[in-house]
Amino acid sequence: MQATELLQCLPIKKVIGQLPENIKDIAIDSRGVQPKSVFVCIKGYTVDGHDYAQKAVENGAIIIVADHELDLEGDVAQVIVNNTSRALGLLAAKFFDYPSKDMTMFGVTGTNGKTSVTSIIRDILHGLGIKTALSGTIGFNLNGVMYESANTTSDALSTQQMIFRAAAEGCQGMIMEVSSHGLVEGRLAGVDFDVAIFTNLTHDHLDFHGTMENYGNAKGMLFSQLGQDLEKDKDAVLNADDPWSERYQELTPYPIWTYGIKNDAIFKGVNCQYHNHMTYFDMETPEGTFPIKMHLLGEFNIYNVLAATAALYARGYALEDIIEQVEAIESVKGRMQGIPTGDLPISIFVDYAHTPDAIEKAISAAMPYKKNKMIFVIGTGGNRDKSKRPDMAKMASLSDYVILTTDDPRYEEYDSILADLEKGMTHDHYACIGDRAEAVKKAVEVAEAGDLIIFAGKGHEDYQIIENTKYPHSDAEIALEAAREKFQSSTK
Ligand SMILES: CC(=O)N[C@H]1[C@@H](OP(=O)(O)OP(=O)(O)OC[C@H]2O[C@@H](n3ccc(=O)[nH]c3=O)[C@H](O)[C@@H]2O)O[C@H](CO)[C@@H](O)[C@@H]1O[C@H](C)C(=O)N[C@@H](C)C(=O)N[C@H](CCC(=O)O)C(=O)O
Ligand SMILES: Nc1ncnc2c1ncn2[C@@H]1O[C@H](COP(=O)(O)OP(=O)(O)OP(=O)(O)O)[C@@H](O)[C@H]1O
Repeated sequence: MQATELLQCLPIKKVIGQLPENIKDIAIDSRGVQPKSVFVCIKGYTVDGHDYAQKAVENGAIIIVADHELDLEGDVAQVIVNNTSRALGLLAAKFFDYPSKDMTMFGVTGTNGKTSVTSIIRDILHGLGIKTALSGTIGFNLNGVMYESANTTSDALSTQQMIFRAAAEGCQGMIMEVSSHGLVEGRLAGVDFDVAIFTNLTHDHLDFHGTMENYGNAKGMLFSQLGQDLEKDKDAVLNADDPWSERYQELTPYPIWTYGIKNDAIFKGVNCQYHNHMTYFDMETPEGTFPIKMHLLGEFNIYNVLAATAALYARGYALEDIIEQVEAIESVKGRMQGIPTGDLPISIFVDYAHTPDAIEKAISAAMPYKKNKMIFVIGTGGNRDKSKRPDMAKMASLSDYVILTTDDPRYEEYDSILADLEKGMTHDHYACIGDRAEAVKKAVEVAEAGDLIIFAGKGHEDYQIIENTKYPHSDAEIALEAAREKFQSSTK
């Protein structure tokens, strides 16, 4: 691509040196720079991409985009801008020729439920034969092939690359999990969303946002970024039972589709019942009431299904088709997922709850299946939002026996994490075990026939991060092995 054509999209303060005629790639990591690239220097919290500009030049960068003049050796031009993160979004979208504009783009934001709603929408569309890509916490799913991604919402360059690949592989749409970090850091710059969906807003990530007000405003950016061009067919889907929805509806001029269970809503779940490991409810819609029988468990999944249904209905899909696909969905990976236990006398669920609200929802989702004790294993991440820890344990106390542990302790001591959690316990039936594998074994040790164990926090993840190393870890595998040993040897 011609360098001058690419750079037209930027408000440039100064160009130092002679711009090359053509460039072949854009990079933000000096270690992956290809010859003839533009390297954009991004400031992190711990390291600064400006410090790697010289390395990028040595690896082939011919233009450096920076926020101040750098002392560089080699045949390279410098483009000085005010804000390199914003510049990256603009450059990446232009370089890939705005790939989102020809696809139906769904963005899902909220504290809990993003992975679930995106996955439900993808499964419905897949069932209807519509090629759709998905990006989020679990990875980048392109036509059934899962590629790893480091973040819920990837950096602006990877985001545009993914959308470009999805378009190139014939996807008609893409569903993206939109994190508040991603919105604040401009990772979604240049993504032309058609549908913005809000799940809920509860306590999380206050280490990053500081206050709930800032956190809520960050999520609102998804709605304001839908734009103002009313010739475009765009939709906002809001949770009528969450007070933040009133604020978000003021941020967009596009049609608002509401869903909920408690308050008045266009898509409303009523007569909700939970038995035989199935969820039953009636869905009130603009076209009448439909009875639903689905494998997804818990009230929170009724919300997630209502959100997905409202979004797809808004895009013109028939309710009968949507509902047929919803009823066929078995589970969302790692979200209140029942683990087959064969003839073992206990039930095991794996869940991703790591906020107070999600823990409460996970426990209430499992309540109808509790025959005896409910044992809840909950850990929290090290070096992340500490203020939510006591509230997480308080919610976990809704179960009969709690095991407090860690979930990616990173560089933080086990004792510091456990002490914060312990402050919130409201009863004495609990144990503190920092090593997660030992905590899982303890849950099985205290379990008796008829008990139900929920392992929360890890969900789909198959690792535990200690310092900066990922060690293989599976709650389900460890629990099943311990349970076989305990219950099968006792019946021999
Ligand atoms: C651990 C952490 O918080 N890291 C944040 C921090 O990064 P950092 O200081 O480590 O710096 P960096 O981004 O690795 O490096 C800065 C630049 O130097 C470059 N570099 C670096 C080294 C090198 O040798 N060469 C080189 O060029 C890097 O490629 C990058 O362009 O500063 C960056 C801001 O510019 C953040 O984007 C980054 O968030 C990372 C990606 C992260 O994982 N953050 C989490 C908190 C996050 O975003 N989570 C959300 C929410 C998920 C949820 O809802 O639960 C998500 O969307 O995933
Ligand atoms: N609509 C919802 N409301 C409240 N809790 C929910 C909802 N959907 C899922 N949960 C709970 O939150 C957990 C995480 O769900 P999910 O992964 O879908 O959310 P997420 O927003 O993608 O989370 P993260 O940002 O951490 O990746 C689930 O395991 C479940 O316990």
